[in-house]
Amino acid sequence: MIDDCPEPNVKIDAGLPTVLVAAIALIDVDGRVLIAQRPEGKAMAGLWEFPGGKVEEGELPEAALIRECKEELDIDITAACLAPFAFASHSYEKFHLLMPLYLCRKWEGLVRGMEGQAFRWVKIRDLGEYPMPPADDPLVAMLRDFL
Ligand SMILES: Nc1nc2c([nH]c(=O)n2[C@H]2C[C@H](O)[C@@H](COP(=O)(O)OP(=O)(O)OP(=O)(O)O)O2)c(=O)[nH]1
Ligand SMILES: [Mg+2]
Repeated sequence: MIDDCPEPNVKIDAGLPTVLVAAIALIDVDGRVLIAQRPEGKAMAGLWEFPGGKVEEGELPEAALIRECKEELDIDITAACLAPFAFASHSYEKFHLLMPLYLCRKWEGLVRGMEGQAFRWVKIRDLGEYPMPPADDPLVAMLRDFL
């Protein structure tokens, strides 16, 4: 019943620009997920996030993640190892975030915080101890159900 649906977080046609951000949940052999802390000087600094970033004009989300994983974490991934999992659709004050989240269990290299950001490998049940942007709440819930 539509009456049972919670209020949407967005007024339809709110006039906000939609920003496409690709995010990745890297999962290690122990089933832990990588999260990184947003560095000082960026919006939502200090919050923990799935690595990733804005998809550039003319870029595919998968290509954006390959690029961001190299830039932010110094690891190599391939599009073949990216499994589409879920997406976030969330209105912030200044833009609407559309953020596909991909799962990836295979990469080359050792994760390093290339922008000086902290990162952690976290058991999914412990993710709640790390404050994340509000857009991520449904994604964390879905990961918890899935992993
Ligand atoms: N990467 C990532 N971004 C998220 C998550 N949740 C969430 O609301 N965001 C928002 C925060 C930012 O407004 C936007 C991502 O932008 P960003 O600043 O990381 O973009 P970027 O890596 O391309 O960095 P920049 O070059 O623009 O500085 O998406 C998340 O889990 N991961
Ligand atoms: Mg980023």
